[in-house]
Amino acid sequence: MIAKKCQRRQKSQKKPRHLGPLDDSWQERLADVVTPLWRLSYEEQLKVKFEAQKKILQRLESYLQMLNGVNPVINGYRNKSTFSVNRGPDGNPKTVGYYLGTWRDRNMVCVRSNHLKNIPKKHSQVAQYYEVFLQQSPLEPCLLFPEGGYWRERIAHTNSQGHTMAIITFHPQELRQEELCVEKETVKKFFTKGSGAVCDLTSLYFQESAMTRCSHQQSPYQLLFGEPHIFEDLLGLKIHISPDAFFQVNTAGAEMLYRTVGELSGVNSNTILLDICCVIGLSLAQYTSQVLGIELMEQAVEDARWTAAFNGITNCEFHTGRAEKILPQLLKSKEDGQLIVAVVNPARAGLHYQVVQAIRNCGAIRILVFVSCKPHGETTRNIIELCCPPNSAKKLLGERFVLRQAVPVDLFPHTPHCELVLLFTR
Ligand SMILES: C[S@@+](CC[C@H](N)C(=O)[O-])C[C@H]1O[C@@H](n2cnc3c(N)ncnc32)[C@H](O)[C@@H]1O
Repeated sequence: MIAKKCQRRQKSQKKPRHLGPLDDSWQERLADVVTPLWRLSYEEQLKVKFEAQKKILQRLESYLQMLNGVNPVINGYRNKSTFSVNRGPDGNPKTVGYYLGTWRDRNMVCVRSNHLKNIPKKHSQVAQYYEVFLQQSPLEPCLLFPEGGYWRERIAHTNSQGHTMAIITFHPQELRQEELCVEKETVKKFFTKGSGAVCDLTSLYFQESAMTRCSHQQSPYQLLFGEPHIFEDLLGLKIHISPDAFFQVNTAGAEMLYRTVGELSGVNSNTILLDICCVIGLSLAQYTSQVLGIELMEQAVEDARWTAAFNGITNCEFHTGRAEKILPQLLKSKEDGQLIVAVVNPARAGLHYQVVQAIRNCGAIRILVFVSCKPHGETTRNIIELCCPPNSAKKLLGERFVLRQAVPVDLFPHTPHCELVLLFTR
């Protein structure tokens, strides 16, 4: 195929100067057989080879997926959806859905999202009944903070058994405690005894929030009814999930991601696994001597402790707080020659500079697996700092890392997003 492509191009190109008038056709034919890419620049040759290898690997991948019975969940895969409340295309201010447009351009509308391929039916149902509830409520929704209003976004979180935790965010404005209690009671009644009962919620939380987003510490999640947590099955573990904690939005995809991390990290019974920011480490605990987890959110650490205890995992030590504060001290206390494998999966803002410094300057870390949902921006800066030559001005003293492998894992079908797993060694 490549040879044919090149021959087609050859015909439209001039003959090279070194071929004489008599022997050129034989020489050209020979060149086409032995070195079919000879007319292309080397850059073009690499492109041709890259595309050919890509096709081969894609075909191979689908054969291997069939062999291993891998069947990615492509539709309705989200285990968590956040629905906003605002004016719909018809002007109705009590529309529940996703935003289109921007505040800056003043063309923001809220569009019902039940047709979106990545949202499960259960979440659409929860959104639909929240809208029914809002239509009945005498209180206005909070469309713009300075303009008042009360009802705000709605979060639905489901596990693979269909258990559903819902969270309603509410702007309390000037309401008194008694008035707030009435609202909480009304929404609880609607979802337990009213028409919303059809959603069959496992739990309903209510959060008073006068800011764009509040953590549990800033404004506690109040359980109106049901189980305080939901559980997810992941790689044979039962994972405890609190309303405030991060969990990958695609559970089957998360299994694929953590398996990839495990394979690349090469953890074994002689290594310590340093898990900066915590679920990945729990899934690899059985293969390693110890897991050291650092996570900012208290609730996420409580979840991790619960998950470890419930699953009989005893080799995990969790630290709550900012990795940039905890890591330097923690690594100093572990400089006893045991190999440390570091796994980081930071938020979009990337790793704090002090975290990069601490990893770079800890000689015991020979392997680093970096998971990123946004490999451009801050992550690129992190990678440059991990891989640049030693620089005393920047206090990057340890040996540099080398990027060995990059594996994209698609957790977000129908969107351009992807998780990228990068393996560094030194
Ligand atoms: C993308 S999530 C990854 C969570 C987990 N590693 C996983 O893959 O499921 C990023 C996590 O980093 C935590 N985090 C954000 N900033 C942090 C910091 N400065 N120190 C420690 N953890 C942080 C967040 O609370 C969040 O749980």
